[in-house]
This record gives sequence, C-alpha cells and structure tokens, in this order.
Amino acid sequence: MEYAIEVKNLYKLYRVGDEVVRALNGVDFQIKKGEFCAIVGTSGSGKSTLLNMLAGLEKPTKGEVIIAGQHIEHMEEDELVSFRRENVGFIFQSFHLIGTMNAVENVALPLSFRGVPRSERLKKADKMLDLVKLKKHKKHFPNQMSGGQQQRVGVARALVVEPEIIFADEPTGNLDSHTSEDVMHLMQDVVRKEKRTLVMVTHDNHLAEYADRVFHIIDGKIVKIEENHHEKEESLQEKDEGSTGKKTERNPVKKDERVQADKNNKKEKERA
Ligand SMILES: Nc1ncnc2c1ncn2[C@@H]1O[C@H](COP(=O)(O)OP(=O)(O)OP(=O)(O)O)[C@@H](O)[C@H]1O
Repeated sequence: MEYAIEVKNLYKLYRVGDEVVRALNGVDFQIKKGEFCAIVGTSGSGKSTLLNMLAGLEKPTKGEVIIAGQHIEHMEEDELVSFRRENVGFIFQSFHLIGTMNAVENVALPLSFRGVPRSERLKKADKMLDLVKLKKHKKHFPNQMSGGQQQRVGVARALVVEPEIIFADEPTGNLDSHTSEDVMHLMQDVVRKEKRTLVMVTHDNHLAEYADRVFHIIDGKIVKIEENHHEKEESLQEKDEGSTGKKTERNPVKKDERVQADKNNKKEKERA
C-alpha cells in the first residue's frame, strides 16, 4: 500500500546548554491516503516538532520521513519549498489571513504562487468558499468575519491547491468551544468529500475524536494509537452558515490557555 505519510525511527534532539532534549525519541507510524489523524499530547510532548518534521520545516536528527512517496529528510531547502507548494496545505491557529484582501482573494492567493491566471484563481477560490459554506461572505474582509468564518476561509485556502496532505496546528485554538465544533465538523466533512489526508495537532482530546485515528504522544514517543469509528456516511450536520454567522468571541480567558495560545502564535509566526 502506498501511504500518504510514513515515519520511520524518527528522532529530533535539541542541545540546550549542556543538556540534550529528546523532542522526538523514536517515532514510527504510517498514515493512509484519505485518513484524518490527530496527534494529541500535553505541552512539550513533541507535537509541533513532529508536525514540523512531517511538513519538512525542520530536519530530523535521525530517521526517515516519506511524504507522498518521497523522502523529504534529505531534501535541500529549495526542493522542500517546491515540494510543500505542490503537496501540502496548512491551516494555522491564528488563521494568517491577509487583512487587505477579501475572502476570495485570500483563498486565491496560494494559486498565484503557482502561476495560475487570475480569472481561474478567482473561480477556484469561489468554489472553495461554497464548499466551506461561506457563499455570503466572499467579499468580506477578515475583520468583517467571525473567528469561525475566518478559519473556514483558512480551510478553503488550504484546500484550493488540491494538496494531497493538509497539516493543521491547533486549528481551533483561537475559537470558542461551539465554534471549534463547527470548524471540526467542517474539516472532517470537506477532507472526506475532497479525499484529502489531514494531520491535526491538538492538546484537546475531545477535538481529537473527530479524527479517524488518534496518536497520543508523551515525551517524544507515540504511546498509543486509538481508532475512532465514525459513521462514514454521516455528513456535516445540516447547518446553514448562519450558525457561525454571529460574531464569536475569542476563547474566554483562562490565563494559562492564553499563554499557550500566545506561545503557539509566536511559533506560527516563526514558521510563516
Ligand atoms: N528549538 C528548540 N530548541 C530546544 N528545545 C526545543 C526546541 N523546540 C522544542 N524544544 C523542546 O522539545 C520538546 C517538545 O517541544 P514541542 O514544541 O514539540 O512540544 P509541543 O507538544 O508542541 O508543545 P506545545 O503544545 O506547548 O506547543 C520540549 O521539551 C521543548 O522544550
């Protein structure tokens, strides 16, 4: 079987002063095409490090990362850039939308990096926004949309280049719990419809239940892989876009959660 992702004997060690941190300490798994997998663990368990390795954003200390049939661990930076452009989509916690562009323009943006002509870009973006149920918001700018709507734009933008694999790092980390559920339903539904492979990192066990399989990571090791049995036919609940149409508030204020969110946002900025 050809897997979307294969990881073999993966290690990532960081040297901090005299100490060595084993951020990934021997990780092996395979993810099938079309699977939705969640990587779950507490802060510092190695989730982001693993996602960065899978996306080719960092080099492993040892081991193999095979994405869409290609070994990426030895690729040079320029090869990785074009590899990511061709094969991978990202969904970020803090959306990363361009404030001066409306929803269609934001979704169309990744296509311009591929040299797709403007009219075709806008047509594809338009179709993606239908898919994420934002028909009425196509001309809206990010500051005219709720958090959930902005993340729907983020999902559409990740899908527009038809990537084989989508990586999502705490995609609902900046949303309240109700909106998070909506966005999770949407992601689950669209990746199924579009037959994409989705890998999501989260510290939230409940959100991980939307995935087909859940990889639990502790101290840089996958300690358990759980399978969730969803009704495959079950589709996005018949929610009209009005259900997330109201202005939603950011996650109400637990201090350590906010610190965590700030930390993640900082990491994203470094990656972007
Ligand atoms: N650049 C780095 N230099 C040194 N240590 C690092 C570096 N990046 C990560 N680490 C360490 O590796 C371990 C795993 O970190 P990682 O960021 O992958 O965890 P995480 O599960 O994503 O945590 P969080 O949920 O808080 O983002 C931690 O002990 C962390 O301190």
